[in-house]
Amino acid sequence: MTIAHNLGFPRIGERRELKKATEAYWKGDADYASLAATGAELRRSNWEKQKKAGIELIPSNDFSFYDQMLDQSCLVGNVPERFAWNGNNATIDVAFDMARGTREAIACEMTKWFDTNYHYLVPEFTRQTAFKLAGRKIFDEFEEAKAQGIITKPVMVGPATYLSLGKVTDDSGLDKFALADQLIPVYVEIAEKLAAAGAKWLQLDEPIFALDLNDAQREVIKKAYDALAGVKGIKIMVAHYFGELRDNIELFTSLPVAGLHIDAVRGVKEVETVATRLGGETVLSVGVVDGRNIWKTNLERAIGPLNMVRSKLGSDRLMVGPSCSLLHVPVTLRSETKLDDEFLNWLAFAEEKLDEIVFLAQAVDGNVDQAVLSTNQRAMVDRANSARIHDESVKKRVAAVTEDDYKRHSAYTERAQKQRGKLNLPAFPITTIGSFPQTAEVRKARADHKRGDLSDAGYNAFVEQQIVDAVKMQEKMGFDMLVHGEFERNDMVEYFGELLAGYAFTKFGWVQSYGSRYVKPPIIFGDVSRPEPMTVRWSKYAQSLTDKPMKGMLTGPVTMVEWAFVRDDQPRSETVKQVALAIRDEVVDLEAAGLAAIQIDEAAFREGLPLRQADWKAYLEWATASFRLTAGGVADETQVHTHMCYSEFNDIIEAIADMDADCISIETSRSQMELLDAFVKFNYPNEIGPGVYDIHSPRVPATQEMVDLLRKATQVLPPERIWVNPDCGLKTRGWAEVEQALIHMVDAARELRAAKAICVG
Ligand SMILES: Nc1nc2c(c(=O)[nH]1)N[C@@H](CNc1ccc(C(=O)N[C@@H](CCC(=O)N[C@@H](CCC(=O)N[C@@H](CCC(=O)O)C(=O)O)C(=O)O)C(=O)O)cc1)CN2
Ligand code: MET
Ligand SMILES: [Zn+2]
Repeated sequence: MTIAHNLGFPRIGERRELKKATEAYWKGDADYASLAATGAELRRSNWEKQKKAGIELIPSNDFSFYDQMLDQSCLVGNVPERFAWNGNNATIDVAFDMARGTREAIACEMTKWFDTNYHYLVPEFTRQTAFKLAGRKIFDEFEEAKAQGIITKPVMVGPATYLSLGKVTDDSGLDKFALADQLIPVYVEIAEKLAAAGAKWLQLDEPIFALDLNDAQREVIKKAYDALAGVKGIKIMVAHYFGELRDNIELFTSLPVAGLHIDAVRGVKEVETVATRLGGETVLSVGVVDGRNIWKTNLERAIGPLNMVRSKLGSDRLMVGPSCSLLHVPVTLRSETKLDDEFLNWLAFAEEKLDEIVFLAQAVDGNVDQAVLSTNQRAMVDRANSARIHDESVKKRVAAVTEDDYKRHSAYTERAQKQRGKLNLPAFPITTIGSFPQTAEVRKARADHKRGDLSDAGYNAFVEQQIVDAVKMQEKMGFDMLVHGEFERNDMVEYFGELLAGYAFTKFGWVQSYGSRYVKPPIIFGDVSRPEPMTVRWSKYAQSLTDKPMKGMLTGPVTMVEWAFVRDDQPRSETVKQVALAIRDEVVDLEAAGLAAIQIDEAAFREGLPLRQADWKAYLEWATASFRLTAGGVADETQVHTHMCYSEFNDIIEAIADMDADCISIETSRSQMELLDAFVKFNYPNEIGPGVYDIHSPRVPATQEMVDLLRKATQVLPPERIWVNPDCGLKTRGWAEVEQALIHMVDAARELRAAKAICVG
């Protein structure tokens, strides 16, 4: 019998119960018992949903109060020294300290999980690192499910992925892969304990199979699974997802384990090769239901590869699953009462995907539910032919784009001169990245407005008052280029998604981004255009309040697409081009409304980079082109900014230069300006605002720290091209810290100006 299998289920709850519980616990409004009870209820309900749907192999330990990588660090006792852990049981409080930092210890770094908008906490390794079994969560949750009558399949991040995604934080020159010899025995111990507890399967996630692997990584993989395969009484499944296996296919299929999972959405071409290569008794879990998108599976098409695998391996060696954990899609469509039936009929969230998996597992064994199949076929046809998807005027406009549309009139040096004349900025101009704190008051006003308890006029007046206050504050502090504060936006992507044609938005379609921070990715279902201006009224109003230049604030095309659920019926590059034209309209309108500077955020530019180097060039070409298309419609005098808030520019620095923004602000404070290396090495030609204030922490940096950072920057970059700004927007922070930190930032800029004046004088 083919098994209906799942890799992971969203942990946040249908109504963001997890967010509410964790934030209440952090604030001290709820005790541990209450937090634990919410966690237990979420797990119970998730297991029950899966069982009811007919999933036969149900995961456990896919739940987390914060992040699964962080949980893994706790499980193997890898808690950095600065957290003063007692060395016994790494509890949830230890995990929260690592995630959020304490008064004494800065938080662990957070970074993107492969090419998703999910962030994990980066494991830290030093000469002192010693692993040991230190967590109980995976065992407790297994017992919990058992008490509920379900023998689950515990899931954890595999040892090779764990080591690969961590980083060495001391200067010992340690080879992190050499830690495998210490780490693998802990994994073996965990597997043995789970076997003793009665677990039949253990899933180890190794998405690094989607990357270019080096020899050290291959060695770790071999060693780890040789050891783990030897554990008696439990079957090991290695799960690969997020891409094709390519040159890793041989290593993957030769692992001596009982089961393998493959991503049969992104890796559909490889299913046959994998199945052909599998020897002996190995079970293959075929992930045909897309865990990264929200479209209904084309069931008829999905049966094809399943039948093929069945014919090769037999149904006893076949499982059907999602391509990856369902963590990356919203929980359920049942709550989406606002969406119309036609559109609803195209979608499947996590719960609905469970039904698809079960249908397919039965279908491949010959039990085809004809009614389900024909409803599904009709949905596919309806969507493909829907008038809502196709907009001839958009298609025509895209086809008519010319080479010139991708270009500013003049080169940067000429533009810079004109902009200097117009903007008249001092040395080391001071600005921010866009958003100011999204206070409870701001969120409440928006919620009241949405609910209809606050009129349009009332809401607009409220937002205007926020802008007035923000402008006054920036003027008082001495900023040189102001922002309006983004108070009207729920999110930098969702806000635009609500205003663009071709995008739809959900009411409860939340997906975890990191910890208790979630996003509601809009859904791009059709050709995209901009029916009317989206930000002009707010930016124009803000500019009317001050003589200082106001920076218009937009989200760029790559980020608009990367952080949305995107249509799967045309290439991503085509969708991005449509979005670029829509945002270009807004850029042009902002200029016409008197905005002398416009920032186009491309926060997801790096994350959109394909996982395999061989695919980079093609991506970087269309991604940079889309930015130039967005920005290409304005005069030389209009200053175009962009912003990217992550590290690792080395790989893409030339592409960033190709974007030809007049100024780019980047995240650099945590890495002590290390990131600038790339800009220096490549001789980045335009202006740069290296972030001097780490906005991811509530900590207020001292003036001197920021002076030091700026001095570092002046040592490697021409001072006349340096801006002073924070790492990113300030929406997640509170006003008290922000005001303090910004005062320090302005003082720091002034100190540098004074030093420069002395030099020049
Ligand atoms: N899309 C996206 N991805 C991103 C980022 C980003 O800014 N956007 N930044 C990076 C880091 N990731 C982040 C992800 C989320 C948040 C964030 O702040 N999320 C908010 C939700 C933002 C939002 O949509 N807010 C809505 C809904 C707010 C809300 O919860 N309202 C209350 C009602 C409030 C009341 O009645 O008083 C409710 O519905 O219960 C709004 O402001 O309108 C959160 O989880 O708290 C920050 C950073 C990378 N990826
Ligand atoms: C995640 S990048 C954020 C950029 C946006 N303009 C902001 O300041 O919030
Ligand atoms: Zn940012």
